Amino acid sequence: MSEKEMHTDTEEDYRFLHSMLVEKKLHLLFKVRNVLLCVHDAIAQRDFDPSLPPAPDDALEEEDGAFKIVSLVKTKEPLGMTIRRNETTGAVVVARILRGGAADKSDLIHEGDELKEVNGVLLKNRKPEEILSILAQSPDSVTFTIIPAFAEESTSPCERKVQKETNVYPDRDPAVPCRDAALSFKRGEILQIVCMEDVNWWQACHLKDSSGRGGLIPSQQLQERDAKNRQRLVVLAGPNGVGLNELKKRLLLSDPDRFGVSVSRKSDCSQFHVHVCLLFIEYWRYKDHYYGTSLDSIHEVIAQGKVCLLDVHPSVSHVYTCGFKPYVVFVKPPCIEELRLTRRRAKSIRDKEDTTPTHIFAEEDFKDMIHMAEIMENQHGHLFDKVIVNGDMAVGLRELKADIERMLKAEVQWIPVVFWLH
Ligand SMILES: Nc1ncnc2c1ncn2[C@@H]1O[C@H](COP(=O)(O)OP(=O)(O)OP(=O)(O)O)[C@@H](O)[C@H]1O
Repeated sequence: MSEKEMHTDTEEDYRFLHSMLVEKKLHLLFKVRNVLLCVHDAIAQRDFDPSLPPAPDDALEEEDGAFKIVSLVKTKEPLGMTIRRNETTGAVVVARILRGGAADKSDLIHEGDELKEVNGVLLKNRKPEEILSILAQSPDSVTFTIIPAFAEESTSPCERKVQKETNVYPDRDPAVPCRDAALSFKRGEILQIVCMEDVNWWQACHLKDSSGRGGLIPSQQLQERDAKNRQRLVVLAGPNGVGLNELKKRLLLSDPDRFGVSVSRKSDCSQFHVHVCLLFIEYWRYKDHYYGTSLDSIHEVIAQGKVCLLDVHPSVSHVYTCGFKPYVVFVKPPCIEELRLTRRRAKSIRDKEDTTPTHIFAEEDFKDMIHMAEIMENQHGHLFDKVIVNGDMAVGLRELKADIERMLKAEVQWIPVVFWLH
């Protein structure tokens, strides 16, 4: 490039720069930029974290020893801890921290910590419901005054993936420490166990749940203990006329040493109402009398080492409320064509007092039976451990027997998911 050319280029550059610098638009741009920078600085100096209340300085007396104040901002997320009250001292203590919950994520509250105050309210001797209402009333944040438990080395969470052969509903278990903290799951669903520190209640989360929040599930040990109760009461449920009695009778005859049935009792209305909920697993009224299956009669059968068979029409849920954990088999009618074929000679007993079978099934009865079965499945399907179709009686009975055998033999255990272990 020649010297002249260079000179010309420089002049052109100069003219270009000059015209740009005197251009009004550029000045405007600079002004806008300055405004933006000012706004940025103003925002940067402000604190957008949710403001937490100042720590109370008269919170605790010195005699309470070391304490700490923890404020957690309330979100839609559950707090994720359960509490219990020491019946001797009245102290309210953190019973467990649910993995992945707000308390766990904060890493400021730990199992065994004593909760002295919530939002300045002393908790000693308060009932859990009162504490829950204090927590619910606190607006944006909850401030705990805590006496920390003796700090233990935190162990890394034991993580296993497991699945279960039957549906499990810990929230219906009367022994669960906190119903809201329980985790229900269905047969075959894979769970990740995140904490096995408690002997009775482990913590697990659904594998597909990305929140990683743990819930309570019964431990292997608890399951085994429950199983002893559970295996001894088999409930056959189904719509009227489907064949529950027939199946029960045939099971009993097939192995009287193994199976037993509870005896129904009859009593008049006045006596019956007194203890109906406490003493009877189910009852029905006919004319002026009540009939029911007493809990005692079930215990008697179980005490003989037998499996107690019980049939219920059409509701099932009540059998869960009386301390038993029954194995529930839903007996379903086959399709209407098969009902017509198989029930040609069948008669049903409609009169509980007159047990002579008199009524031959009509078309309407079949339709009612199928309709009622659908309703039952919709309402109580989640409670059924097994569903069998009672079309051909021999086939239905065989299936039922095999299933009860399998259930009795089944070792109650969590099944580790193989791919996880490798
Ligand atoms: N699979 C079947 N094939 C043919 N007949 C059947 C079958 N299952 C049941 N039955 C007959 O149907 C009638 C009604 O059965 P069962 O009494 O056992 O019904 P249930 O479910 O106990 O209802 P309910 O309490 O109303 O009597 C009986 O005569 C029984 O023998």
